[in-house]
Amino acid sequence: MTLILYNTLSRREEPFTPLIPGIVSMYCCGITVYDYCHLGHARTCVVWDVVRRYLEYLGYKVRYIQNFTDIDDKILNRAKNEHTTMAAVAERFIEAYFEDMAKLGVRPADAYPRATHTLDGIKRLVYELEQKGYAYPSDGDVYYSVRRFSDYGKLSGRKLDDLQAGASGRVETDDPEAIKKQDPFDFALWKGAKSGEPSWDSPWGQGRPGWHIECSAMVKEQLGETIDIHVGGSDLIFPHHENEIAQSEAATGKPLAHYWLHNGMVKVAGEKMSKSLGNFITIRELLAKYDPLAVRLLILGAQYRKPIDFSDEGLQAATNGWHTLQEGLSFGYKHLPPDNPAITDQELENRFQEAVNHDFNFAGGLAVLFEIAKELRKEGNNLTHAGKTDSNLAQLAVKWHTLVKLSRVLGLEMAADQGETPVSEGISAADIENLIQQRTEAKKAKNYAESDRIRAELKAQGITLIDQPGGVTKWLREGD
Ligand SMILES: Nc1ncnc2c1ncn2[C@@H]1O[C@H](COP(=O)(O)OP(=O)(O)OP(=O)(O)O)[C@@H](O)[C@H]1O
Ligand SMILES: [Zn+2]
Repeated sequence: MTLILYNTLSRREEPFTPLIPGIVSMYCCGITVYDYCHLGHARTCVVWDVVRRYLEYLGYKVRYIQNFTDIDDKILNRAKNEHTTMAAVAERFIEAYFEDMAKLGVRPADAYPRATHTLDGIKRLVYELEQKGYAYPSDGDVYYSVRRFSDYGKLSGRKLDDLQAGASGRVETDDPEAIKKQDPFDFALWKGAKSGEPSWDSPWGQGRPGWHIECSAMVKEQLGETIDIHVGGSDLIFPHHENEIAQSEAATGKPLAHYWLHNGMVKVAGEKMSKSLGNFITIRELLAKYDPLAVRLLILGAQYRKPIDFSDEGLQAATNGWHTLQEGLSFGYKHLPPDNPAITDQELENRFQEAVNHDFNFAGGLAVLFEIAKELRKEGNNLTHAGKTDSNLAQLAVKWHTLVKLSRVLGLEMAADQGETPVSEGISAADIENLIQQRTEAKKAKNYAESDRIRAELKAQGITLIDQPGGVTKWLREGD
């Protein structure tokens, strides 16, 4: 069975072949941290979390990187309004991100690079582009010259000349950057410092990086010049991903990514759910009303490239679906001896794979899970009310193990306490202290990717770290 993916770059379905057999490098454009995450962000994070889990289920070793954009006008504005710093706002919402995603069962990435931790790489890349003639300084800023890159538009299918016609070929006079650009479609790689705003030293003077360049620098630093899969929401195809390609490929002369995959938007009344538009529901608000796994099911029930229209009815239907799965998942905990052998049904797994292998058709995979869950629910009722089942218990045990295994692939694990099995104590205090020690050392070595990863790893296990003055880190276990 071959995994087939729809590649935005080629606009068609292609068999998936990684650069190095058995290994997949994957980069996801993450959150601009100036507010709580909403259901749209949840969709992006859950979809790519499940793609990563599925690739691992197929036997690939996946290195998965997701960034935090922690330098941005929107973060600065919030900091100004709250009389605090950009770093403090970013830190607060990064923390909130980890809390929300842990609740949704999103596994932590292997590293979370941030713009503020990648400045050397960003400056090197801007310098390289300038040396190669793709970038020019202008009054403290540095711009990318899109017309120098002949492949510009290859991802989005937009042609500069059509764009130009759309913009009447005129320079917009209300854009203060416009007069600094040689061409209206050039974009900023580096922006000169404005007074009162955070800035960094550079060959072009004090300033800060533009948005697109950070991802090009992070991909290169974390995964190399060419990666297997670059993902993000479809709203990023143009200009963000188009610009990433222009920057990276002009610098290296190599393809940035072989497969470009994009998830559809969560919409509200036909419009993108968006922080900027204010039409959003935060993950926190949602989880006050709905089970996190119902939210996951809502997301996985739709083809990942299609839009989802947000509605309470949709979430209610997903909640009902989750209850059905839950009943199937509880069968083994209620009715099977704890030591029953973990054998799965290859034929059912094959059907699951056949569905999902076609461009991550998770809804098709879920249909197999529901079929098993409904049978187990029926047989559970038979056992409770008549003391016997229609089919033999050993066969049901195999189906149950299959359901548990495939649910895990989709991140739809049921907490053990919902299945009436002993509740696990979780990670030990000694292991937590050990990880805190490793994190302190990583921070000392300025390896922030590693220290963020350890924080996320602990968060996923319900442990919150509290950094105190003097380099002391305390911890709290959820529910204590
Ligand atoms: N409504 C949505 N549906 C699906 N994915 C989304 C949605 N909004 C943002 N994303 C995705 O979430 C990730 C992080 O987005 P980012 O923080 O840049 O949000 P944003 O688009 O700036 O926020 P907003 O538009 O809400 O102000 C990106 O991959 C983006 O494509
Ligand atoms: Zn990006």
